[in-house]
Amino acid sequence: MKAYLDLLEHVLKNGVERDDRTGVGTLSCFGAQTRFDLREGFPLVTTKKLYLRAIIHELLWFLKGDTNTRYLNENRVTIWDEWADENGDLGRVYGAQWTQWRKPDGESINQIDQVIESIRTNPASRRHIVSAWNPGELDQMALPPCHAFFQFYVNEKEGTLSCQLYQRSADLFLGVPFNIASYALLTMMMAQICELKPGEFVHTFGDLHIYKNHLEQVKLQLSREPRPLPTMHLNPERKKITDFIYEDFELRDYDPHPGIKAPIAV
Ligand SMILES: Nc1nc(=O)c2c([nH]1)NC[C@@H]1CN(c3ccc(C(=O)N[C@@H](CCC(=O)O)C(=O)O)cc3)CN21
Ligand SMILES: O=c1ccn([C@H]2C[C@H](O)[C@@H](COP(=O)(O)O)O2)c(=O)[nH]1
Repeated sequence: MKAYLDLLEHVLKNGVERDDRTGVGTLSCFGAQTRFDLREGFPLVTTKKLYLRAIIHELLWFLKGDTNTRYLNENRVTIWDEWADENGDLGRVYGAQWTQWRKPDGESINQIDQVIESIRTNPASRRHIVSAWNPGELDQMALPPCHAFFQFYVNEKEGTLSCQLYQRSADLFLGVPFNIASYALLTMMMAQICELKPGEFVHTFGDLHIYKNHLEQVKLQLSREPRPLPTMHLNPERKKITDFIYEDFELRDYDPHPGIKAPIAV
């Protein structure tokens, strides 16, 4: 995960001080890109301990089209609690846009099913896209999508599936390690469903920032040596994207440095 540490260094060195919506303040850069070759291991940060449990449950929750924190809380995942209303609702966030994008005629589109179909039937297409950024519904979301738009790419010679994400706003210390692992998992799941092998995850950033109250944590993390990447193994029996359950994911050989606590900017 040297690529991740390089991003931290890049923002520390080149970031400009900016006030932001949360009032915390950031060091920020506009525009950056990293690539993770999923054949080289599973891109889970090793210089602090990450809880994959929350990441897996959040991804399954998106794919179910769920936008209420009940499922997450039942599985002891609290990462969305600060943004939910008293009933646990988050409004028309990721799950709603991915699986029930509303059309003017009252019908809705399951973008995930559509993209699986287009990957299978027209692999060379340049339109394998899922967008969570729905300008017509931003005012109904607890938080406008940060990981906003992604595209798949089939390399037919290699038989691989790659994914590129555009993340408009990125909390580099707390959010980004989650986002990398989440999209790496999604790419692996999609590859299995489409009978391809995972290729690369390309992560493109808009406003890439380190919150000012994360600077000590970032320096501690940069003082640590990255360790070999773990590997991820999915239950090969699953043939539909919504069939996956938590127990289908097995992480092997993860040997991280200790966790580093940091406050989340709300
Ligand atoms: N400022 C901010 N950053 C984010 O990354 C973020 C938001 N807001 N709002 C919406 C979601 C919620 N996300 C979150 C929320 C909390 C953690 C967090 O506290 N992570 C801790 C441990 C969490 C746990 O295991 O329960 C960590 O050390 O990674 C991470 C991502 C990502 N998103
Ligand atoms: O998956 C996520 C979700 C959120 N974030 C971060 C990025 C920003 O720090 C905040 C969102 O604030 P905005 O003012 O809406 O940009 O949450 C993330 O990194 N990853």
